[in-house]
Amino acid sequence: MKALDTAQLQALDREHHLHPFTDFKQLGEEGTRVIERAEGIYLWDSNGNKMLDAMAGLWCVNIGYGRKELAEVAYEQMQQLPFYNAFFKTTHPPAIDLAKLISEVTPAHMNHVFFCGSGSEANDTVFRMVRRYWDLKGKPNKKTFISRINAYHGSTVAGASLGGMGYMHEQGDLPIPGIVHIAQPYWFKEGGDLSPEEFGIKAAQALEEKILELGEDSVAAFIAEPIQGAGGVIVPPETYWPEIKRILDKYDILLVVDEVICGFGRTGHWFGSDYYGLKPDLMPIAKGLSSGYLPIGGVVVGERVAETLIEEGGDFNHGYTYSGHPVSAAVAAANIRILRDEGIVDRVREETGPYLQKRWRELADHPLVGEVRGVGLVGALELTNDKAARTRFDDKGSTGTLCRDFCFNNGLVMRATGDTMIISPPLVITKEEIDELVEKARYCLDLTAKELGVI
Ligand SMILES: Cc1ncc(COP(=O)(O)O)c(CNc2cccc(C(=O)O)c2)c1O
Repeated sequence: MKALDTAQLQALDREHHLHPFTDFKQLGEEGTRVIERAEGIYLWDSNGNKMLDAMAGLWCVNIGYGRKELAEVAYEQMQQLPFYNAFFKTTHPPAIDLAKLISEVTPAHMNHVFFCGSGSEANDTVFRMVRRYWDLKGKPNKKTFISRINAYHGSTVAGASLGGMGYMHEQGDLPIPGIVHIAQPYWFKEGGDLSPEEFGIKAAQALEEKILELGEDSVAAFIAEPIQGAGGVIVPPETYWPEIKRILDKYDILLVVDEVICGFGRTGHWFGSDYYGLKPDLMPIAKGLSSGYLPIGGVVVGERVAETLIEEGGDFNHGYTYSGHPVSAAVAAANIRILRDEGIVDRVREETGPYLQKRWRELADHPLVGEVRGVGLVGALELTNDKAARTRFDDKGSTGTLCRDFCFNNGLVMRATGDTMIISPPLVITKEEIDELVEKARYCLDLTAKELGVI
C-alpha cells in the first residue's frame, strides 16, 4: 500500500474495517487513531505523537516492543517451515520446544499443553476438556461450570459464556447452558459496610453455596482469573483465595485458573497461581505467552486431567488448524527465554513491581480516587465522587472515558473500564518510566477533576 496520510488511512479504515467491541457508526464519525510503530514501552501514532503504553497493547506485550530477536526467529522459521499442523500424527520442533519450555515455567504438576490461537480458544478448549474428563471418570452429569459475575474469559461462544459480562451475554442469547455465575470479590463496588477481609470470605462462600445448590455431582469446575483483569483489575481481598481453596478441598470439582493476563510475569511471579499458591487442574494461557508478537494460546494441563485424557481418553476430538503454529510457537519460545534469561520476572517481583505499587498508591490522595489496587505490574484506580461512600459520578463510565481521552491526548495509554482506570505496562518498564507513568496519570486525573469542577 503506497504511503497514505492519516486522513486517507482513517477513510479506508472507516470504509472497510469492523473493529472489536466497538460502536462502528460512532467510530466512523469520531475517526480512529492510527498506531504506526512502537519501541520499548512507547507507541507512536501516524501524526508522530509519542505515548507511554501503560497497557502493554492489551495486557500482552510483556517484553516490550521492538525486540528484533523475535522478528528474526519468525523470519527464520517462516523460511524453514511456515506452517504445518499437529494432526495426522505429525509434529514439528517449534511446538515440541515450546511445550517443553512451558512445562519448565509452569507449576510442577503441569507438564502438558494443548495449543490454540487465542485466550478465547483456550477457554473453549477448557470447556470441552473438562466435560470430556468427567465423562471418562464415569460422571457425565458433572457438566456445570461455576464462574464469576464480571469475569472475562474471551469472546467465543463458550468463552463469552464462561465470562460474566452481561452486556456480552445480551448479544447472542448467552450464556450457553451449563454455566452459572457467582459473586465477584469486588469490595469497592459490592463490599458495602463489610471490611475487605469480611467481604473476601463472603464472596468466596458464594462458591460453596452454589455447589450445594446445584449438587456436587453436577458441578464440573470452578473457573477464575487470579485477578479479574478486563473486569477492572479486581484484586481480591487477602481472605478470598484461601477460602476458595478451603472450599475446593472439600468438593470434587476441577479448578481452572485463567492466566491469560496474570501469566508470564504480570504479578512478579510466572503465574498468578504461583502468587496465590493455587494448584490449577487447567490453566488457559495466551497474551504474555508470545508478548503479543504473534497470536498463540494454550491450555496447560495438570497431571490429574492429563493422565485421564492420555490413558483412558482415546481420541480427543478437538483442535484447531493453527494449534501449535510453528512460527507462533518459535516466537513464543524465544519470548519465554527472554523473560527467563534476562531475569524480567524476577525484576518485576523484586524491584519494579514494588516500586510501581508504591508510586501508584501515592495517587490515593487525589480527590477523584476512591481506591488504589494492584499487584506487581498491574493496577487500578477507582474514580469516585465521594471517597467515603464509594459512589460514582452520574452517567456511569463517562468519567473513565473522559480520563482515558485526556491520557491519550497527553502521551499516556491508560485503560478505562467504566470509571475504573487500569494499567498493565510492559514488564520491562524502568523505575524512571514508572515515574513518568505516575506523573502523567496524576496530570490527567487533574485535567479530569478540573473538567468536572471537582478542583
Ligand atoms: C482472562 C482472559 N481470558 C481470556 C481472554 C481472551 O483472550 P483472546 O482475546 O486472546 O481471545 C482474555 C482477553 N482479554 C482481553 C481481550 C481484549 C480486550 C481486553 C480489555 O481489557 O479490553 C481484554 C482474558 O483477559
